[in-house]
This record gives sequence, C-alpha cells and structure tokens, in this order.
Amino acid sequence: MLDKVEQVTGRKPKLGIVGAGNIGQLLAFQLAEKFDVCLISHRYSAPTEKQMSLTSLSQDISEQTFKILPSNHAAISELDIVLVCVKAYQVIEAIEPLLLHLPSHAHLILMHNGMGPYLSIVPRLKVTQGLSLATTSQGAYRDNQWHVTHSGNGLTQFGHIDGTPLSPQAKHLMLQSIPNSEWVSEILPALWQKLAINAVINPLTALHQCLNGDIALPKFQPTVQAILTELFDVAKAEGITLDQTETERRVFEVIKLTASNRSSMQQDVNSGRQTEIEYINGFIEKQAKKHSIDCPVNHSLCAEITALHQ
Ligand SMILES: NC(=O)C1=CN([C@@H]2O[C@H](COP(=O)(O)OP(=O)(O)OC[C@H]3O[C@@H](n4cnc5c(N)ncnc54)[C@H](OP(=O)(O)O)[C@@H]3O)[C@@H](O)[C@H]2O)C=CC1
Ligand SMILES: CC(C)(CO)C(=O)C(=O)O
Repeated sequence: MLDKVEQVTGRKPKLGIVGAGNIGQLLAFQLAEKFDVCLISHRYSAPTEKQMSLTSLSQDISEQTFKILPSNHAAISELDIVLVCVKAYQVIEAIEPLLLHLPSHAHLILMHNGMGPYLSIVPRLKVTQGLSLATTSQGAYRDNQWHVTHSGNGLTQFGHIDGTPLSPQAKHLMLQSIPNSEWVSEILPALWQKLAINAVINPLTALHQCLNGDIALPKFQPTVQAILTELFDVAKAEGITLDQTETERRVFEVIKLTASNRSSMQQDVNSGRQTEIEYINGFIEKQAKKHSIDCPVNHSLCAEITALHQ
C-alpha cells in the first residue's frame, strides 16, 4: 500500500511519532529526511510547531521545526506509519486515542524496553493494518524539553509481528534513516535478548545504586545466573528459541559497553518516576505463571523495585 502511495503521488510517507521524549525526538531528526514526520503528544489540545535541536554524536548541533499533533487530531487519519516511542507502561494509553482515527492501511511500530503491550494491541487492529516491534540500543537524553543529545549509536532492530507487513519501500527508507539498524525475520528472539539485558542490569543497578559496569563483579554473579536461567526456561516454554550462550555473552558485552552508565531504572527510581519493571522482570514472572514455572528471583526483584516506587 505504501509503495503505491509513493509511486502514485511521489510524496514522502507520513509518519507520526507518538511520544516527544528522548527517543521520539532523536528519531524525528533521523527520519525527517525520508518521511513527512510529525510528533503526537498528549500535552497539547491543538496542533502546534516546536523548534527542536539535536546534538549529534560528533557534537554538531542541528535545528528543525516539527509539527506536534494532539492525540485525537483529524490529521491522524492521514498517517501511513505510527512509531510509538513511549515507556512500556504508557503504550496502551498513548495508542488508545489514535486507534479510532488511523486509516485502514496504517502500520504501527512499537519501540520500547520490556515486553508485553503488543499482546493487547494485536486484537484491536483492523484486518488491513499491521504491527511491527522494535528495540533500540541508541542512547538519547534531554537537558531541556526540546534539545536532545544523541549519546550512543547502538543497534536498532525491527521485525513484523501481526497483520499486513510494512512495505519493502517503507522498510528501506526506515533503515536508510536510522544508523546501525536492521529488519529481522523474527523479532521476538531479538526482544527476548534485549529483555535479558534489561532484566539483569536494570533492577540490580537500581537496588544497589551502582553503575552498569559493577554488575560484572563476582558478588552479583549468582543473581545474574539465576535471572537468566529463569528467563531461558520461560522463553523455552513460550516457544522462543534463544541461543543461551550468545544471550549471556551479549548481556556481559552490554555491561562492559555501558560500564559507566546509570541504567534508566536507577534514574527512574532516583527521580521518583514509575519504572518499567512490570514489563521487564514482571513480564518474565507473568509468562512463567502461565506455564506454572517458578521464578523466585525475577519475582523478588520485581517486588523490591515496585516497593521502592510505592
Ligand atoms: N533514552 C534512551 O537512551 C533509551 C530509551 N529506551 C526505551 O525507549 C522508550 C522511551 O524512552 P525515552 O524516550 O527515554 O522516554 P521519555 O520519558 O523521554 O519519553 C516518553 C515520552 O512519551 C510521552 N508520553 C507519555 N504518555 C503519552 C501519551 N499518552 N501520549 C503521547 N505521548 C505520551 C512523554 O510525555 P510526558 O513526559 O510529557 O508525559 C514523553 O515525552 C522506553 O521504553 C525506554 O526504556 C531504549 C533505549 C535507550
Ligand atoms: C542497556 C541499558 C541497561 C543501558 O543503561 C538500558 O537499556 C537501560 O538503562 O534501560
């Protein structure tokens, strides 16, 4: 469908980014050359425009003005692609007001840490719409609302999950726009691998108030192994084929590559914000229950982080 749109009209595909936060603003800059990009925010009741700036990895600063639409605006019905860049616990509420207005050819892409929200979106899609999932290890932060700094160039992976697949043309434009990105034939194993990384690093760094690199210390190894063993058992029961050696290697690689970072969960805990624990260790626990598998370590990490927030 998108192929036809472009061939017939010669126009750029219209892409709405839900969530004008760190990742949403970074991707707006990356995608703006190939797509007609707008941001969708729940903070506005009328369309507006904002001048935003980006400090790139090479420290260059660029500026661009982006349209921001309220979540229920009529122009949503013209979007070809909707890229959702909110926290896992915000996904459902963020998509809800759009679902009624999206055109029948619209393709949704969810990009967040943790897993789970897609399961309740799949049944709500119109038959001709499509859903892809994505995970990014790019880094981005803001020191003010409309200035984003690109802090890391990690891998971004996309993959189809349900409904009509994204057209080859749109995929191509997406991969051309986002550095170090790929479209994988099976996205769920890639998401479970990222889940393993976050399930190990995020709660331990938040509870022990340490840097990501400290998780390689010997004192953490029994817990790291227990988190991973439980995750591998649950993934297997879910029919997900994970290369366990490679997943463990990747967890320790990320610990090393991000050694001096404070994880997003530690930052959330320290700022009194809600964390994504329910969609990380909590997701493992929830899936384990479905298969009557015990996962005491993921359960207690989830309970401890939740108690900190409460
Ligand atoms: N930042 C990073 O470097 C990385 C982040 N990630 C993951 O990416 C995801 C997004 O993270 P990040 O960009 O940092 O988070 P942010 O909190 O910076 O961005 C989320 C944005 O979504 C907005 N939002 C919340 N609810 C709604 C809604 N109902 N409708 C529209 N917009 C809404 C928020 O607005 P408001 O705050 O005004 O409510 C905020 O601007 C998370 O899952 C994170 O774990 C993954 C890798 C790296
Ligand atoms: C990869 C990692 C652990 C980097 O800090 C992350 O995704 C996070 O902090 O949420």
